[in-house]
Amino acid sequence: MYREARVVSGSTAMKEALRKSSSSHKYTHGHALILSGGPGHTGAARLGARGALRIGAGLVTLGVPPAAQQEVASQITAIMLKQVKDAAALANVLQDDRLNALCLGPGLGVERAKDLVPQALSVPAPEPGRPGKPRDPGSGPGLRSVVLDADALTAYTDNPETLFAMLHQRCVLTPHAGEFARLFPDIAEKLKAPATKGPAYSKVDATREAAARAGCVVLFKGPDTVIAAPDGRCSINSAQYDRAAPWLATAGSGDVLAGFITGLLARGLAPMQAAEIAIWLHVECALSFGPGLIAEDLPEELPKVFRALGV
Ligand SMILES: NC(=O)C1=CN([C@@H]2O[C@H](COP(=O)(O)OP(=O)(O)OC[C@H]3O[C@@H](n4cnc5c(N)ncnc54)[C@H](O)[C@@H]3O)[C@@H](O)[C@H]2O)[C@@H](O)CC1
Ligand SMILES: Nc1ncnc2c1ncn2[C@@H]1O[C@H](COP(=O)(O)OP(=O)(O)O)[C@@H](O)[C@H]1O
Repeated sequence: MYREARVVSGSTAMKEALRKSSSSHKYTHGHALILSGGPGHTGAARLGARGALRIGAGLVTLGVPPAAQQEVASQITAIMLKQVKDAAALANVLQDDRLNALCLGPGLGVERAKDLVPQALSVPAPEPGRPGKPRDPGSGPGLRSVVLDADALTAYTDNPETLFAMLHQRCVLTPHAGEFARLFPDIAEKLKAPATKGPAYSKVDATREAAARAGCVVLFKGPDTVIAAPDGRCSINSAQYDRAAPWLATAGSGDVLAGFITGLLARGLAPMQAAEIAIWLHVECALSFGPGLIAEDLPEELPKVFRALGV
């Protein structure tokens, strides 16, 4: 079991993970599918899709219900679009095993989330000789990476165990404090309780316990974001003191973060590394843009942040 929690920081390893080789093509960098909600509720998924594309996924497709197709089509260009009416339609779209990273939750709606999440988490039959091996982008069937955020978490408020039973090693949950308390009410209570004896139960303890219970990476958002894996690995990304980024407290910034993680998963990064790099870049984008930041600005700031990092 790991004991220390690392502090996430920009590093050579991060730069290397983000760099693209000149001999690659778009499918080398994976294909992300971001599921959208219905008409009037497509903004959050579009924010996530823009984040996934800017962070380097080779292709990004929005999966929209037919009624929202026109609304979404009129707002996108490099991002592609596919109709995903319901779980059966999603199963059909997922026949394309090049779609290697999915994002569900931003603006999805709780009822649509209940329908789509089980299908998104269904594990394709393993190739002979490769049982359960996570796939590299474009390298045939394997576990798909799945980011669950917002409504995909809230959908399981009454039965979190049902969700935990479906999660696997390529999943990442990205709750804010409200969503965390819906999925892990007992852990949230412990975190809230005053320390009466000994050291206080911290956000690091809480996130570790949540990741162990969920069986996948949990990224617990806030001014200090904690990322933990089921094996106890844990890191902290601070947006306080010299990295204070209060302008991140703006509608849709979490949706962009979900897209950043999905894009890095599509590129083949491991869930823990994808979550750590995404949250670090998220704060860097906010710091680089400065006051006046809104969610749309975050993906558009990435090229500048990449240049500063030397990617
Ligand atoms: N531009 C867009 O299209 C946006 C769409 N959004 C989507 O709108 C849907 C609903 O979002 P809501 O904001 O209503 O749902 P939330 O679950 O974020 O908020 C519902 C309630 O949860 C609590 N809560 C929220 N954030 C908290 C925090 N950090 N700590 C503690 N408690 C907290 C508050 O009591 C709040 O009233 C989601 O699908 C979301 O993705 C939002 O992300 C905002 C932007
Ligand atoms: N005061 C703050 N300082 C730094 N980061 C913050 C602050 N408040 C929120 N954030 C970050 O902004 C994002 C907000 O996400 P979320 O609560 O899901 O909002 P939304 O659903 O509107 O996208 C998270 O990444 C969180 O870590």
